[in-house]
Amino acid sequence: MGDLDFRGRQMPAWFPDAKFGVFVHWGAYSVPAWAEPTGELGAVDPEVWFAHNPYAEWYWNTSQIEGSPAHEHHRTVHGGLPYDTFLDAWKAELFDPAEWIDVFARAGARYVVVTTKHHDGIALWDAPGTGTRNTVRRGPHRDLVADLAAAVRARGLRFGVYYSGGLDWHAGRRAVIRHEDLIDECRPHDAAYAAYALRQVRDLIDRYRPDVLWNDIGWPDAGMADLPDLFAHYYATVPDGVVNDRWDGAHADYLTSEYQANRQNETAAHWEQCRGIGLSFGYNRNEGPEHLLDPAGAVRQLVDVASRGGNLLLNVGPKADGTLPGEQRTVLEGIASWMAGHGGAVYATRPLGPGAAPSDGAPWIRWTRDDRHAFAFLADVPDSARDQVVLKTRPGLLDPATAVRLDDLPVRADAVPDGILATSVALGTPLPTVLRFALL
Ligand SMILES: C[C@@H]1N[C@H](CNC(=O)Cc2c[nH]c3ccccc23)[C@@H](O)[C@H](O)[C@@H]1O
Repeated sequence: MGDLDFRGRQMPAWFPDAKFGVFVHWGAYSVPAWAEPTGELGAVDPEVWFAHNPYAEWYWNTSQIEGSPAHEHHRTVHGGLPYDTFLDAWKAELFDPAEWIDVFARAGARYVVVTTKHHDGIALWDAPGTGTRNTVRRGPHRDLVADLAAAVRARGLRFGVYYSGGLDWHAGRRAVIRHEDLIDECRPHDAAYAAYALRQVRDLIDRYRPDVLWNDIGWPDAGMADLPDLFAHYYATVPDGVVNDRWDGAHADYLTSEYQANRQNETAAHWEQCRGIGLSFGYNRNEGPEHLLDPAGAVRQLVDVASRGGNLLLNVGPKADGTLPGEQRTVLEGIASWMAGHGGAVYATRPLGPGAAPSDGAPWIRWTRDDRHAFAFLADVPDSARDQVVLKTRPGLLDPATAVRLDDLPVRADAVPDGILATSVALGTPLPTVLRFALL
């Protein structure tokens, strides 16, 4: 029994310093790769959500809802075949983990969290109790968790595991039709499932020593008493590991939000927002450019989250063949080129706090700080402003005379009654321009 008073533990600095992680949702659901791009979680009527679920990784559930387009799709395109047919059809024949992680690392991700068992119950390693229902014995015939852990660590990034503790459709419950089903009706809460899930998470800890333990949906009622020991074992095995908040309240090193859901969690001392590059976590062949963040949108999402003290966990949904969808890769390459010149204003920074006002309008403005500088991020300055922006700051916060643009273009900054008037070229781009000031 390890040290049980982990509740007061100090947050390891690597996590808040990291700011940016890449989430990977890859599974049998990546074979059909089919969902309706309905909208963002939190912006879609919950009554509509489950039958028109934009999460392609929910294919098993959505395709069982009579009358749903996914049900029709599964009948007409896949002949209503059993879901596990997709596991055997999943070959990952072009999978090159080092190539993925090179793209993620260049984009500036400092950690990578991968699905090890999603709601469909199929494990991406030879998980105890899964028999042949895993990617070592069927489909890819590879330990994908081990392959990804090795590639992530070879690039010096931190490796995290996603585990669906609260939902396992193989544990024999009916499809989730409405949100309240997620509380009890459709979740396995029995002792047998609790022992099964506990054994698998312990196996993940012992074999892969993950830096992040990212559970989802919650934990079975019959297994709640197991969690203090599990967390103590985790921290004894990975002393600077971090645990998320989706364990039905048992413990959390940090809180999470997802698209527009659980945004109230973004006021915590430590938090992480997760979302896809598009509207889904699993690859959805029905998503077009209109459903995806563009590079500037992804960069501004990251800067907004970092400016408020959080991390962004941005998801990539690989194809069943193991390639990254081109349109998602393009967004990551766009983030990479911006982060190459501006990452220093994001990593290991903290919110600048009161005295410097962000702005959501035009111009779009966000602030971060390190121990000696304030960083102003400016985007979408309207033409009418002729490349001038008033940065509302309280007197004495920073020194206008020290203004520098991180891309080395010239900038003038003069103190004006309500802050600083910054004058420079090309401030109107959607990708943020970054000005650095010495803090007084
Ligand atoms: C990272 C994503 N997590 C999803 C589960 N999300 C949640 O339970 C988050 C959540 C918070 N409030 C909600 C209200 C309705 C539905 C989900 C949520 C999963 O269902 C997705 O498939 C994916 O793995």
